[in-house]
Amino acid sequence: MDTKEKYVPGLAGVVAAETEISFLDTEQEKIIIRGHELIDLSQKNDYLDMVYLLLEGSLPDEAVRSDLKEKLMTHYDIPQNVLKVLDLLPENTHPMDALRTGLSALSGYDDDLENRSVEANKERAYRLLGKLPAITVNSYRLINGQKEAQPDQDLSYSANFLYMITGERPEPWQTEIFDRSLLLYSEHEMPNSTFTARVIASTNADLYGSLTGGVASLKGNLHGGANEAVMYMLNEVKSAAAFEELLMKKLSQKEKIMGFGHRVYMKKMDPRALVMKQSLKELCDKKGDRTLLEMCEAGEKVMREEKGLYPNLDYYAAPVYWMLGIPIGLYTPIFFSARTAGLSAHVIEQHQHNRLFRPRVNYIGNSY
Ligand SMILES: CC(=O)SCCNC(=O)CCNC(=O)[C@H](O)C(C)(C)COP(=O)(O)OP(=O)(O)OC[C@H]1O[C@@H](n2cnc3c(N)ncnc32)[C@H](O)[C@@H]1OP(=O)(O)O
Ligand SMILES: O=C([O-])CC(=O)C(=O)O
Repeated sequence: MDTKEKYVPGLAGVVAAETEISFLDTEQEKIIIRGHELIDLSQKNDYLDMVYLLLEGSLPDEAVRSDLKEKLMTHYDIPQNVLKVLDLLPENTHPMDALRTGLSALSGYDDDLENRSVEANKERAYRLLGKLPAITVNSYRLINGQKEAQPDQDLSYSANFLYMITGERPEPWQTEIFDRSLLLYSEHEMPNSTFTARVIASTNADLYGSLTGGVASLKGNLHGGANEAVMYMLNEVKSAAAFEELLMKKLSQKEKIMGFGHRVYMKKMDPRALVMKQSLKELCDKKGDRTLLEMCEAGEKVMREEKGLYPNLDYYAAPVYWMLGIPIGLYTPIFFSARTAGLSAHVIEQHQHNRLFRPRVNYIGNSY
């Protein structure tokens, strides 16, 4: 008798949760975040608005936005002992592994760790969002033998983050582009890292553990790790023609091209990538050099013609970060930092309406 249930590899198309947080509406080609369209938000709002929307369910007014900035600022510092832990890591540690370690080490500093109430989880998420720029930047700096970067309280959240990364106070247009990238990265329904965080949270595990699992998931190059992989690939050559040739060679060797394809948007461009492509144009025009844009466009054409595949957000976020002077090793940690807002909202929701994730298998082993 065949007792097997339908097995869906990679759980493609399987509904794993009911959520009020976000939805990829592929019919209307919209990314919905708590009833708002993400692309609209990226034109009218900033990353802190998005943080508030994700955690509180509505957009902040001017006064609330300013309170939020102040609140995050009070949490900018990270414990000296966490810095010591990061300093002990060997220099060949991947920045995502260092970030994972730093994030995980913070749990011991939470006096209210066992409190899973919505309010306690939100406060925890705000504390983490305050600390994320310092953890992200300093985990990278310490493994590279550099001195700890200090925050500048006079700057906006995103300007300070960029300042800590580059060591230079950014121009307003640079902050705007960086902030937009954080907003676009902040939430995206049920990617692997969000699923991971929710699976961990479903055991009643805390926010730190759930997010630490999220970092591990996001590091993989089929997910967030693709952004750094895109930049290494672009840096292999120097012209659009050479990039086309490189991609054709990789395709002939049956390699996957990083930054293309998506489980949900296989047959069209990720709408977030379009916004980042516009930012890349702006950056190239400011510099008076369109080479990187031309290379990316050449890559788009090859992938469309050869594979019918389109860019995802990582494909255009990578060259934007390059043009902003961000070290490649920080691309995926920045993605995680931005996604902490969305992941925290999901962990809070999971704790609120929890049922343990525990699926079954179809056994294909030795007979018994
Ligand atoms: C922000 C983000 O995390 S977005 C995702 C970032 N990841 C990447 O850019 C990595 C490159 N892309 C991929 O590996 C995939 O497109 C994924 C993982 C994103 C989606 O994967 P899935 O939905 O599982 O599709 P899957 O990997 O099965 O691909 C289906 C087919 O398209 C091909 N394909 C998919 N993406 C690519 C790619 N980037 N390059 C070349 N071929 C590809 C596969 O080889 C496969 O072909 P086949 O049917 O002939 O074997
Ligand atoms: O949705 C996904 O599977 C991956 C993705 O684009 C994201 O996490 O932003």
